[in-house]
This record gives sequence, structure tokens and C-alpha cells, in this order.
Amino acid sequence: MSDALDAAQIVRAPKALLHDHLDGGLRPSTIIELADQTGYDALPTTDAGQLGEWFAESANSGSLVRYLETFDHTVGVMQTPEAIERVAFECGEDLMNDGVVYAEVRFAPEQHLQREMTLPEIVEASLTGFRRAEENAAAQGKFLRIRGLLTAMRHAANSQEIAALAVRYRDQGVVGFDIAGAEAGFPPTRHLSAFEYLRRENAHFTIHAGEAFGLPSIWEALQWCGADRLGHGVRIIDDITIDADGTPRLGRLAEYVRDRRVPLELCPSSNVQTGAVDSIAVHPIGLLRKLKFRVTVNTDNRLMSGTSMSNEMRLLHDAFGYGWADLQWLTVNAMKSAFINFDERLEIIDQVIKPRYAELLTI
Ligand SMILES: O=c1[nH]cnc2c1ncn2[C@H]1C[C@H](O)[C@@H](CO)O1
Ligand SMILES: [Zn+2]
Repeated sequence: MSDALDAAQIVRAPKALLHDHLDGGLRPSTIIELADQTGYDALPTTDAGQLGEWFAESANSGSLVRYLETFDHTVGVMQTPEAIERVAFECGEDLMNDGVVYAEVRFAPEQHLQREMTLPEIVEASLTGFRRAEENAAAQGKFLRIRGLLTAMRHAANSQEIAALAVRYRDQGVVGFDIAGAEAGFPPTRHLSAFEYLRRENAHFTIHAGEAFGLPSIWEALQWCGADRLGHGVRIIDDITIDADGTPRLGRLAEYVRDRRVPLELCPSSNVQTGAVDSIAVHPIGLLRKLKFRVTVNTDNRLMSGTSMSNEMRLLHDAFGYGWADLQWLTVNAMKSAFINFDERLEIIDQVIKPRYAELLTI
């Protein structure tokens, strides 16, 4: 067990975030203002404190499907370019204030078509917000790089169109593609042609898999679809058994994931809320980290989980005794697994992450 880490220092320590939903991270006060401005009248309350609590409580259902219902309200107020740009800017500002230096933030453009925006307008509004957040960080002498991932909803049939959009905007701030939404009943291979197209385009993608459904979903995501990373992937633990003498034994899929260094975008608090895991204390991240899987730590939905990267790191520190060396390992893992090019990744690792952790490690 390492010594207690100072919460304020965890906030200042550089962090890299690969799995964060734009529509899962709005400030409650912003939801209320946007609802007012855009005439959205279905919010459960217009008190910011109560609204934040409502999201956290409603998302605490133990079911992914019920967890996802809370997004009706965030998506409901993100139906104009101004609203999307504001949410993207504030996302970057909140991440910067939490010590995040690199983030890939995702959302599903197809869910923002309720008021006649076009798909390109939706993507461009998010990218403008991200760019403004980077400029804001630079003006304050802080480092922030923020890129977008475009998500297609797995129950729908828009994945080819969204994949083409991700390729179209690949030089303007979109670095990859994803599928999300209810997992059971909607296997990754439903979207195989979109993934094949992306591979022909040398484009990157991650797939939400192994969260609400187990090993078959992970297997399809990797061996049929060719995912670069796994969104969650936490149920790879189902392919690891522990012998009577305590020795862990990896099945073929778990071994493949570990040996091919497939990045796992683990989201501890979210997993507890959706019932994928019973508690942080028994979260498979403890074992997966010991077995040297390419583990990364993520927020998933900061609003629904009432969390931040610093909070996730602190929870892991409390549960598993992670110290600065562990937090650096997790951060470098995330940076190595990012979808920006190799030179950019190395630059952030060598010039931003390692020097700061070198200072923290001497404390
Ligand atoms: O953890 C998740 N699993 C599956 N789908 C999710 C998760 N978090 C958010 N989503 C969905 C709801 C959002 O509206 C959508 C796009 O960000 O992605
Ligand atoms: Zn997610």
C-alpha cells in the first residue's frame, strides 16, 4: 500500500482520457440553461443541485438499458450548433481543470438531428468547441489536446454513414469511430461493413464490448470487426480463472487481448452503476493491472457517474493502493493507445506526462 496521495495533487497530475461521452458530461447548470433557451420542457427539475443528483441516482440502476435512458435529457438539449459547441467547450474546460492533458471525447451525431441540423454541422460544432477549449487552455498556460470520436448507435442502422463522416473529418479533429448503446441483442458484427470500410481507409475505431454482454461480444469486436481498442472490455475477466493455489489462468481470448496489447478502456464507476461490477473494491482492474493487460482508466459519463478522472484515480488509490507510479503507468498506457499519430503521442508522453510524474515520484 502506497502512502495516501493528496487529492489536489491528483488533480494537478497529468491524465489522459480515451473514453468520455460528450452527452454524458454536461454541467447540470448548462442543461437547465440550454433547456430554457431551446424550449426543451421535459427536465425532471430545474434546480441544478437536484438535477445532478437525479442523473446520478437514475443512472445507478444496475442496468445499462435504464442507465442509457438518462441521456434523453442531455441529447434533448443538444439540438442546435450553439448548444453542441458550448457543451464541447465546457467539456474541454472541465477536463483541463481536472488535469487532463489529452482526451478523446465521443458522441453520436445521429442523435442530434431533431431540429434540422445536418450531420456535418453537428460534427463541426463539436470540433469548434474543442478547438476553443484548447485555445482557452493555451491562454492560461495549460496543455490540453482534445479530439473527437464519432459514435454510431448499435441498435440503429447508420453506422456506414457515421463511419464515412469520421473519415471525412479525420484531418479536422476526429480521430476515430465507435459504436455504443444497448449491447445485449446488438452484436458488433451488425455493423461489420462499417468496420471493414474503416479498415480499408486505414482509420481507427474502438467498440463498446464486454460491458453488459460477455466474451462473445469481445471476440466479435476483435476477431470479426478488428477493433483497435475495447470500450470497457471489463468482462474479459470471464476468461480468466484462478487455480486452487491462486495462480491465474488465461483462456485463449484473454491471452490474445493481453499479448496483443489490446487497450481496455475501463470505466470503474460506470461499471458499478450499470451492474457490470459489484463495487470498485472488486473491480477486475486490480487483477488485470497485475497481469499487465493494457489497462486504461476512464470516466465514461462524468455527469451520470458524478465523477472525474481525478476521482476515478482516487477511487483506485483507495481500493488498490495505487501510487504515483501506478497512475503514471495508467496514463502512459492511455497515451500509447490514443488514436493520434505516434509522434504526437510520444511528444505528450515525453514532454508533458513524464516530467510531471518525475516530480511527483520524488515526493
Ligand atoms: O457505457 C456505455 N455503454 C453503452 N453506451 C453508452 C455508454 N455510455 C454512453 N452510451 C451511449 C449513450 C450516448 O447517448 C451515446 C453516445 O455518446 O452512447
Ligand atoms: Zn461508454
